[in-house]
Amino acid sequence: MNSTQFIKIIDAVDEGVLIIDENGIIKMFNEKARLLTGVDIKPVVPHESGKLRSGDLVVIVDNRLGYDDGGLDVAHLERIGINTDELAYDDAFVAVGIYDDPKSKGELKVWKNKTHSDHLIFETMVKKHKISTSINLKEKEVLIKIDETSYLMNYAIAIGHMVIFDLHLDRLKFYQDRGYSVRNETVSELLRGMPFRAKGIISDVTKHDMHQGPVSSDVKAQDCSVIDKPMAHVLKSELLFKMVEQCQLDEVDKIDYTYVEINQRPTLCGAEKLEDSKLIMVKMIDLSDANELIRQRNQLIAMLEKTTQQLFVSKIHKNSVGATGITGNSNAIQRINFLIEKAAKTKSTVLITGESGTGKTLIAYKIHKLGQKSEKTPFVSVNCTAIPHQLFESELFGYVKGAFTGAEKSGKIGLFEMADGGTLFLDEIGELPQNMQVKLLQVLQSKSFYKVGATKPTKVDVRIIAATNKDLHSEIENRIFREDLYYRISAFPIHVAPLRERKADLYSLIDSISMKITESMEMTSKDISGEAMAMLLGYHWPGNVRELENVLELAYNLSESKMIEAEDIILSSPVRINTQHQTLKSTIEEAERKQITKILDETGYDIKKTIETLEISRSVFYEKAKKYEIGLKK
Ligand SMILES: Nc1ncnc2c1ncn2[C@@H]1O[C@H](COP(=O)(O)OP(=O)(O)OP(=O)(O)O)[C@@H](O)[C@H]1O
Repeated sequence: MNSTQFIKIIDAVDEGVLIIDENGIIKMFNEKARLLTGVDIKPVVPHESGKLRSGDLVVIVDNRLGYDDGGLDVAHLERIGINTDELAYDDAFVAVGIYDDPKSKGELKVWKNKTHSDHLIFETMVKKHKISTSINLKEKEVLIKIDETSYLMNYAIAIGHMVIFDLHLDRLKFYQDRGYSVRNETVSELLRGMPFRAKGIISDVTKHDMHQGPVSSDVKAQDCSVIDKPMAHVLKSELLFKMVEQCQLDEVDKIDYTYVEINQRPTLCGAEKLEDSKLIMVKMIDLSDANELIRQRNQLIAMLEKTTQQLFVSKIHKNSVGATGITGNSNAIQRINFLIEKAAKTKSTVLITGESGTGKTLIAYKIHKLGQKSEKTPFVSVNCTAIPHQLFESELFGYVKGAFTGAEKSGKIGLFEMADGGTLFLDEIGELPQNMQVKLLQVLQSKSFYKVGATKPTKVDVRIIAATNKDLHSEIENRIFREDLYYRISAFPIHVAPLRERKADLYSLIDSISMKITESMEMTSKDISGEAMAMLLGYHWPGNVRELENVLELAYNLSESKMIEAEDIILSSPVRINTQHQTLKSTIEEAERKQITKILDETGYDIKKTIETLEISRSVFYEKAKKYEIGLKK
């Protein structure tokens, strides 16, 4: 069998097949893999790199606004003279206009998302050029035709197709092609003035021809194969790279099918080492309808969680459904909601314990809110780490006039007095200095205190809620925290479990945090892709809910579509502790790691050259790369 016959057979296979060598270079990429990943290896019509300039003709055909178009917004269309409030997310539309030309008005045709036709057609003329467009919903094809040249794109779920025509030179400037979102060439990016890359290999002859007139797709086609290109230049998928790396490093011979998003497309991917060679074969199965299913699944789970939570809560505490507002339906959170309501009905001192960011402050506030007699009942919150030791007494208890030099003439009201009739929340109580621990104990016992410089006590009616992320028992053992004070403040203890122990809360937390983000940042809400959700569920959340809030806020800012993808989720990496006393071994290891990374950088991640430069064997190189967790791609 010759190689042409072999390629024909591989192309006929129903799975995407990709073969990669030990340097991460693509050696084979079959037809199905091309379709699955959106990487076009077919001949392309060439054009130069550039960006939109004023006076360019722009034609956009989009079957779903907001999807696969870089998060296109109606406001972006103003750049081509279209001002509209007719267009909404999910609508199909065609927009034609001249870029940054205040004199010309663009044209817009909108089909609302529940269109009854399979074929959406629009035609117009702009400066002697005939423009025809169509969206074939059945065949999932989008066509833009300018004069006699057609630009056709297929899609799985959504597409934002675009052609730019240079009206001054009367020639094609850019057309949308597969893999556009990976190349950052979505409609929204280009309308915002971002650059696009050249297509094809533009020879001098072609360059010359390009200035003569319009390009005909038949004559200017050139090969733009991905064979012999580094995998990382063509594909975008951390998970896939990791799978290949694992096989390359001989960690495993075979990885079973796993859910992997490649170039933002959902696939089931498996990898294996080809016998007696250094080649890795990757097989991919199309899951293009999965994102929609995942979106529906996420919505269903969130709905279900809300409903069961309401049923559960209303059964136990009939008149207070959702009154506490602490999100989550794990048993731990149900118990906390129950305790909050009980605590709100008493005057006992509450001690809330739990890691940082688990919601201790939120819980304290909710106890106060549910128990307050009127809207004006004060809630005074103080973080004990924020007050310098020497100021504690005057901050908590205040002082009388003339108490000390530099004091306010009229004296000062302390936090206890401010909280009179309401709640004083002492956050990080484990940080309270020892002398203040004694004074706090006295206040709790006598319900009165002496202001600095005062001879008479001040009486107060204050409910204390304290919180800490420290283990007060060991603080007591180490004589840092007073045992008698501990028993006084922990009359009503509430412990909040860390988020990693109640992952069931993630769905509802993501939901409520997303709502908070979209409201405060005036954005539209986004769905979470399956891979992104798997990342969130698999993470150990050292920073708890506060970290989740930060991760989601960043993801909203990074995401350019209606779906938050895995690459939008940036989880904080574990902090490396830098010990003062570095051993000789760790110093050598650190130097080795630095040198390998440096040479990899210098050789553009060419593994062969790196090994030669370092003068080590291949197996030692891979062993060290594995040991120091060095990624073998850019
Ligand atoms: N169960 C929850 N439902 C909704 N929001 C929550 C929940 N838990 C925590 N949060 C949110 O997470 C953030 C951190 O919570 P909070 O400040 O109450 O934590 P904390 O335990 O007091 O942290 P620290 O110990 O660092 O003071 C806040 O924005 C809070 O609203």
